[in-house]
Parts: sequence; structure tokens; C-alpha cells
Amino acid sequence: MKELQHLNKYFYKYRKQLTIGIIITIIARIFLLFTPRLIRESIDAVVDYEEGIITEKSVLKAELLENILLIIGAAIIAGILTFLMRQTIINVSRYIEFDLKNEVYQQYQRLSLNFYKSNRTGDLMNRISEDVGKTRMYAGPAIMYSINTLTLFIIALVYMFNVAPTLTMYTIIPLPILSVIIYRLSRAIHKRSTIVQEYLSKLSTFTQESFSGISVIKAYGIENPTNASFSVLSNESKQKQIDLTKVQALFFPLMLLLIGISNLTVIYIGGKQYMSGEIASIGIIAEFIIYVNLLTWPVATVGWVTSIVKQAEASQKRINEFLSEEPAIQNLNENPTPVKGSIEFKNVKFVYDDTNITALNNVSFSVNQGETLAIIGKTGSGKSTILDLIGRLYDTTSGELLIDGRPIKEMNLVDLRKSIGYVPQDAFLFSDSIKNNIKFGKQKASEDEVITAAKNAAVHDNIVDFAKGYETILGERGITLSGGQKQRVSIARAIIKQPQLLLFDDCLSAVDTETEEQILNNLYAISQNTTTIIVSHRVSSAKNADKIIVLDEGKIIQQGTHDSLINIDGYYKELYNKQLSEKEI
Ligand SMILES: Nc1ncnc2c1ncn2[C@@H]1O[C@H](COP(=O)(O)OP(=O)(O)OP(=O)(O)O)[C@@H](O)[C@H]1O
Repeated sequence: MKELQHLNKYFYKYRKQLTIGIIITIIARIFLLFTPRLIRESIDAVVDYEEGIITEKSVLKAELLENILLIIGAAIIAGILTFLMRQTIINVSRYIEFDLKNEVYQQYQRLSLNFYKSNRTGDLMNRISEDVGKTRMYAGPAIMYSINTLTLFIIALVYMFNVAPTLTMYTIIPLPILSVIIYRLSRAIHKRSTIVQEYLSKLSTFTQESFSGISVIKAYGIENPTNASFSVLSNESKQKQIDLTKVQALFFPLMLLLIGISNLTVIYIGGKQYMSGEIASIGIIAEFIIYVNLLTWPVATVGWVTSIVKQAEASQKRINEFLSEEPAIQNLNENPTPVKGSIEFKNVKFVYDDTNITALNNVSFSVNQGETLAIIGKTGSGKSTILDLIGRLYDTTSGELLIDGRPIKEMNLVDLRKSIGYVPQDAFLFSDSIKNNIKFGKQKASEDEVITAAKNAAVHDNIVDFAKGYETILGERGITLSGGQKQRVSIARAIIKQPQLLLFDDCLSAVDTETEEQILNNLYAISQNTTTIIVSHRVSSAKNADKIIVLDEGKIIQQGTHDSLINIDGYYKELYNKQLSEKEI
């Protein structure tokens, strides 16, 4: 139960609704328990009439009518109160579920990239959906059924002991056995349904992957083998479902068996006691049969509730693990530190924790505010890592990274990120309109600003060619942009922000050199005061930069301007000559 204590703050938050819910539950049970007594009184009245104790038929009729009306009244009130009980307690569990989901989601947003790399997306999704769902079962149904059972049991036992103590003892003996059996059954059901869930997620991962890779499947003509793999998986899944249904099917017959045994006990023992005069009337037997039926379900829920609480605890433990995680990158300065735009790397070394790869080694360079730096190098040479360090997605392993002459860790993290317009290597666009995708960089941007940004990114003409223009929806529900179009929308998103630092991670690779030139010229015009870093494999992207650095295996092997570098033997000159000759071809 220790893990579930995390939810206490929410119980406290909703204490008013919970208290009302508990009071309603207790009153509802009191009304429900009027019925057995009224039935006993009605049967006894009939017996009294038969035996001549009541002589007038009209008296019997009046008493029966009164009891019937009372039973109907009690049932209606108990029904209304039960409805209100669910409306309060179950609603509270939904509020708690909502709060907990938000708490987990906000924590996910706080956590750094490292966290996402060391945890699988499926796991993140599961904790926010399935685990929170299981925890809700504790916050709502488990609490509601526990209060229900407890009140029903206490009130019924008081009534029953008052009427026939020995018969009560015999009646309640099978109930704990029932509870244990249901607990075991619930555990078995849980085990099997976990396996079923695993198979369902395997199936959905498989189908999702085959839909995403449908063009590869078709191009290679491997529809049949894919179908066969799907069949195998879905067959296994079906078998697991059947296994689950088998134990689930045991639930109700078992309940009926135990209710039957309890009923027989009441009739047998009650009958004997009536004959020996231990109980006053035959109506008591009827009353007890109703008690047994009323008590069986709540007692069965004790087993069920125990298993719910156990599952909720396991789920909450998994949720707490993530909630207690501290972001690797912390904002160490709450005071504003507006960024002007100069960057300096001093002997920077960076090693990726998970792979132990030294991505940067002894890297030193500087860029002044408003300058453009181009980074050239083979794949895996550490270019993207430099951009990640500037955005403080990671902290350097050693050496110093200064922004405006100040260690990056001393900059306010929010101000730093606000000052950056980043275009990643793989342009990521949301399933939303093109306009909103561009406005993502500046939520309050006007229509004109969006258009200007798109023009500067040389994508405006493509956008207006779509029937719905800027309102065109992208992604699964909409159209698919070409690689180059995606990159340019992504560039528009970065420049609309008018950031102090523009970081382009090889984001012109899918556009032709002419468009590249156009974008770079536009950039030059609009970003006079913006420090720009362009990572690229192409000399054409780098040639106009104020400074160029060439990386190889995490080290700077060349540094200078285009004009100086093409005159020195080395990687840059080779690349230049190679790309020049490709152009001529
Ligand atoms: N998230 C990561 N976790 C672990 N290792 C990484 C990670 N990202 C990159 N690396 C490793 O660090 C090295 C530098 O990678 P980086 O992405 O900075 O290179 P790059 O020059 O940008 O390459 P490319 O031109 O292919 O994008 C590579 O060896 C890569 O395998």
C-alpha cells in the first residue's frame, strides 16, 4: 500500500465528494436491508392468518399492502442512492485519473532526452494509459465496493444476530471461503489477461509497423509472408483469449454454487431450528435467504477488490518510478538571461552515456553574434552533437561551452531555448494544418508573418498550389509532403520565431542546389543579427559562411573560410572538387 500513498493528496483534494459518497453508500445499504425484514413480516402475517391469529382477511391484506409499498419505496430510495453513490465515488476516481495523467504527462515533458532514450515509447504510453487506468480502479471501484461490503456486512450482521444468532453463524460460514476462491480466481484472471494484453500490443505493433512500411512490403512483394506472420501471431493471441475466457467462465457458476450452498444451509438449519422452536417463525428463513443473496456478491468482491488493489499497487509503483525521476538537464538559473548570440566551445569533450561513444573530443571554436558558422564532416563525425550541446539537450562531459561569454549552465534554460530556432535533420511535422505547423515556432504569429516565413523558406509557392493552401492538413489525416517540402516548412517554423540562434542540422539535404541558394540568400538578408550554424554535407551550404569547421571523428581537422580552405589540401578541398565535378557532370 506504500506506493498507493501517492494518491492520498488527490483523496484529500476531493475529500468533500468522497465523504458525501461514503455517507450516501451507507444510507443506500440501510434502505436495501429493509426488504428482508419486511418479507419476513409479510410471510409471518400470512402464517398468522392461516393459524387464525389474524382473523380478518382485510387486516392481512392491509398489512401485506403496507409491506409491499414499503419494499417498493425502500427499493426506489436504495436505487436512487446507489446511482448517486456511483456518481460521486466513481466520478472522483475519474477526476483522480485525469489529475494523475496530467501529472505524468507534465513529468514526461520535464524529463531530458536521456530519459527518452533509455525508455521505450511503448512503456511511456503504457504507464500513462494502462497503469493510470489500473490505479483508477483502486481510487474508485475498489473503494466503493469496500465501503459497500463493509456497511452491508455490518448492518446485515446486526439485523441477523438480533433475529437468530445461531442461524447467522451457519449462514456466514461459506462466505470467507467464497471470498478466498474469488481472490484466487481474480488472480488467475489477471495473470491471463496480462498475457492477452501483451499479445494485443504485439499484434498492434506488428500491424502498425506493416502499415508504416507498406510501401516496402509491396515493393519487395512480401505480402504473403507478412500475412503468414500475422496469422501466427493472431492465432497465438486467440489461444490466449480462449484461455482467459475459460477462467472467466468459472466466475459465475462458482458464485451460483456457493449461493446455492448457503441457501441450502439456511433452509436445512433454519428448518430444523424452526421445528425445534429455536427460531420464532418461518418468515425468518425467508429473511435469511435474502440476506445470503444480498451478502454473497459483496463478499465475493472482497477477493476481487484485493486483486484490484494489488494490481493498482504494481501500476502505481511503475508510475512512481517515472515521477521520481529527475531531469538530467536542470535549470540552474531562474533569473532572466536574454541571449545575444555569441557561442564559444573551449576544449569540449562529449561522451554519450549509453553507448560510451566519444562524439566530440577537444573541440574549440567560437562564433560571434550575427555570424554564420558552417560545420562540415563525414557522417557520425559529431556535427549534430554540437547543435544538441548548444540547445543544452545534453551537458558537456568536459570543457566549457560559453554563450555570450557565460557558461551555458548559468543561462536560464527557458531563455536559452526561447532564443533558438532549430531545424532537425529529420523534419518532424505534426498532423495539423501547414499554417499551425509553421506557427508552432511562434504561436501568436499573424497570417502575414506565416506567409513571409514560408516565402523565406522558399516553400510558399508549393503551399499555395495545394487546394486548401495554408489550411492543408498534414500527416495521417492529410497529405504527405515531399522530403524537401517538409524540410522547408520546418525551416519556416524556425525563422518565424526570429531567434537569436538559428541551428540548421543538415536540413537542406533534400532540396535542390538552386532552392538551397535561394533559401541561404533569404536567410542572409533576414538574419543579420542572428547567429546561424549550418550543418551540412554540401560545400554549397557552407561556402558563404563567415567561418567553416571540418569535423572528423569528433575532432576539428580544418577551420577557416571557404576561400582559405579550398586552397589548402585536405577534406574540404577534396569535397569541393568532388562536388564541383559532380555539378559539371
Ligand atoms: N543519441 C545518441 N546516443 C548515443 N550515441 C549517439 C547518439 N547520437 C549520436 N551518437 C553517436 O555519436 C557520434 C556522433 O553523432 P552525430 O549525430 O553528432 O554525427 P553527425 O556528424 O551529425 O552525423 P550525420 O551527418 O550522419 O548526421 C556517432 O558515432 C553516433 O553514433
